[in-house]
Amino acid sequence: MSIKVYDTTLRDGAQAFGVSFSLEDKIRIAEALDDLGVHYLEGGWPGSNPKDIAFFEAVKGMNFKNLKVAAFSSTRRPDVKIEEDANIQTLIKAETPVYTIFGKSWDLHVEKALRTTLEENLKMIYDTVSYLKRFADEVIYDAEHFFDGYKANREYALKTLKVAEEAGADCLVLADTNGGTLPHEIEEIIEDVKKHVKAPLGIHAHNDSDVAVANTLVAVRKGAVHVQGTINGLGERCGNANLCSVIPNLVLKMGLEVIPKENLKKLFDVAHLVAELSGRPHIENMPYVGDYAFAHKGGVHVSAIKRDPRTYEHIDPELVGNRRIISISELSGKSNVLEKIKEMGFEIDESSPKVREILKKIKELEAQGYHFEGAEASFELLVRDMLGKRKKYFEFLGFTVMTIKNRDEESFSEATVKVRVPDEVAKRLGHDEPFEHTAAEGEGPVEALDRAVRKALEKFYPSLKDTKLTDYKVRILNEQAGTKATTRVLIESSDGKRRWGTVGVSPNIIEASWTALLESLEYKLHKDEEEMRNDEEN
Ligand SMILES: CC(=O)SCCNC(=O)CCNC(=O)[C@H](O)C(C)(C)COP(=O)(O)OP(=O)(O)OC[C@H]1O[C@@H](n2cnc3c(N)ncnc32)[C@H](O)[C@@H]1OP(=O)(O)O
Ligand SMILES: CC(=O)C(=O)O
Repeated sequence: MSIKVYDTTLRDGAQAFGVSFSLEDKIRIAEALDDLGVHYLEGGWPGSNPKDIAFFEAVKGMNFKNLKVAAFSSTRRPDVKIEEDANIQTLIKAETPVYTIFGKSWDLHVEKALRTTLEENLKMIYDTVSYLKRFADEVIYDAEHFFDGYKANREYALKTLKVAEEAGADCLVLADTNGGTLPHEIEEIIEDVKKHVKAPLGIHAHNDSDVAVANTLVAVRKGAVHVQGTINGLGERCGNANLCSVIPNLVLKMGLEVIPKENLKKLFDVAHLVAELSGRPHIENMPYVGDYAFAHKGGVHVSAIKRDPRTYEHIDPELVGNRRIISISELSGKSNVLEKIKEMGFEIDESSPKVREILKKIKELEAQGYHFEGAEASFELLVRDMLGKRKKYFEFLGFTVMTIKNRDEESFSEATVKVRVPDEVAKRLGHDEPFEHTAAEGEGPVEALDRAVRKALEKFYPSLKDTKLTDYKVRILNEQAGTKATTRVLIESSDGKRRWGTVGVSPNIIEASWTALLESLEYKLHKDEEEMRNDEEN
């Protein structure tokens, strides 16, 4: 059985709180969805705003490989001739091959929201679908609140579908608009609907009861051949059915013909693109496409995964373009350590006592407040240390830092730093002394220290100029100790090519930050040398 995917990220997804796609964003998302193999793209509601009109203008000249563009609207207004309905006339100007119309199924909505009669609503549905059939290849009818309408007045809800079918709708999409329906109700209601209409059925589920994906899948099991949803489940209130789950479930679990199986590999990137453009952080534990959807932390899990990934993975992450992550923490076993050492490119015998020693050290440090997830660079330095592979690029001799505040002026900080590098490094660069003693200012003490230490070390290691501190997080670990509490500082750095995290722990926030800063720079120097060696070898 073949299932058509109808994406409404650009219309219903844009109804998510805080989301506003630009025209350029919409076009980029359309291209990505076309590449993914989605069949329909609902680009917006032309009667709503000029940006949506501009989108339909912009895509007129575009040749999509897979998707058909759909423009969305309501049925005509009550007691208005269709030729005089502004919304419908604007819709026609979009000149899309598909029009999607939502109409009322629930008597409550007809009477309270539309403030018209049940009879007039049926005429609105009939007039709109039959009229639009003259202008488009396909007219899709979205039966808004169908399940609530069915529960309130079954006869009437079914009648609205029959009218849309008689008017020529190519697909009748049953919408769980308020997202309050449960999977068993969807099944029972669709079973009944099939006895009354012959047109292909679709499903449009909202996630207010956290079952939008489940509702979509049961609808397909009951015969729906058209599934609507959004990337990352974006949408008003709690969102829509998440196509990043719906699609792989249909393809990989239910074995249905949906999009080509090899295209699933693009799903991870599409999900990240939409997250980026929507300005909403990508949810890390989102099924299939979350960064941590295949992240293994518990030692028992990692041990088993190494023996056979099927033990703790429901699918091969690469099928959806994702990847496996093994983390390091106090919950690790030797398998996590071995796996990470391998990832770092070090050779180690599986039975080496070093593995247990490293594991013990991690557990001790995490008990003191260290946290190596997110600080993989600090973990690598620890491993290097214990394997005798940590190079001493510099030696820290001392620092001072003070914060100055005069009257009403903004405060600022000053730091001085003393470092020493190996003699041969200084000589190679033509410096008489292997020492450097520098000072710098910053808005706060950590910025002043960061600037001062960089200034000191850049003299000997110019590549450090590329390194930037991109994130700085502080966590107080034992608040009850008041101002003596232990502080954990996590720093994220980047050199434009890579990102890495380091951690420092101390009752003194400056010292914790200092440790994390120094490790960040040291890690960068290790990576630069490794890269140079690889380049020479290749
Ligand atoms: C379930 C869904 O997701 S439906 C899509 C919801 N999305 C949106 O609303 C986003 C885009 N909306 C908009 O830009 C605006 O609401 C517009 C342009 C559509 C309408 O704006 P306005 O004319 O100012 O009306 P307003 O938004 O206050 O009220 C909605 C109107 O639509 C009417 N309406 C609602 N559903 C339907 C329908 N299926 N058929 C016809 N009219 C409808 C309401 O009766 C109301 O009209 P009235 O005030 O004349 O009675
Ligand atoms: C059509 C639509 O968006 C809904 O009923 O939720």
